[in-house]
Amino acid sequence: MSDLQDRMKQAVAAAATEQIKSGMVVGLGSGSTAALMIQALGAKLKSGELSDVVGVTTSFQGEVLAAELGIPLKSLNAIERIDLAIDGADEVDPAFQLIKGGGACHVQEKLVAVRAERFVVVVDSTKLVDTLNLSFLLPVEVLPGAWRQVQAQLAAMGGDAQLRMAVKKAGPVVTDQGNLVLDVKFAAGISDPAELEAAINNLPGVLENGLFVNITDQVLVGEIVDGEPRVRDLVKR
Ligand SMILES: O=C[C@H](O)[C@H](O)[C@H](O)COP(=O)(O)O
Repeated sequence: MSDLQDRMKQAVAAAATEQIKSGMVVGLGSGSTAALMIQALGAKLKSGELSDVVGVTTSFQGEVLAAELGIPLKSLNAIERIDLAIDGADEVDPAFQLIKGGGACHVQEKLVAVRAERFVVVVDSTKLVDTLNLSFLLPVEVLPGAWRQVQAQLAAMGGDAQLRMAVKKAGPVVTDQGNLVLDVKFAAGISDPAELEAAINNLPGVLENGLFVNITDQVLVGEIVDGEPRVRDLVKR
């Protein structure tokens, strides 16, 4: 990550953390931007600026980080509500539709996002796009025994799907749920995210895909203006 991108992420994570109030149940997203938000929350709880906040994590990554910072955690099954969820994204279009799952965490992230009273997305300006999937591949979590079948069915829908391979391990990326990930490219991009989200999730063997449609309430964008980080509250179109 470049220093500039890091500064944009820091700024937007700090701005989102301002929305967390004492007593809230907060969905804690995954990825590098959400991790900065979790760190900022941990610091506020440690200093006493916030109290009685309960976190609901969306990945093994978030669970380990929150535990290290002493943030009290509960599972989805143990809470009555989520007041606010804050998470990063890989692409954001003008209608606030998203691609997520670059870190293979989109299954738990979507569960938490749809449950939250308010879902706030934190991104740096490199994530804003006009059309989804022209530059970032769409992640689809599949049962290990079904990946070739789903790959063929996605091909029939016009998607080029490749099994995501691990970097420091021989073999595929295995998700927190023990499944595999197909990264899919539709040559013309995604023109109807709602239709595609439902069509992919309707394929047997698919657990969830990374399209987040009509879930997002607010997008905070970190950008650099005159050499300084600034946060923009994106206007939905
Ligand atoms: O699976 C990962 C998540 O969807 C992340 O929120 C997403 O990939 C963005 O991550 P980052 O903030 O590191 O770019």
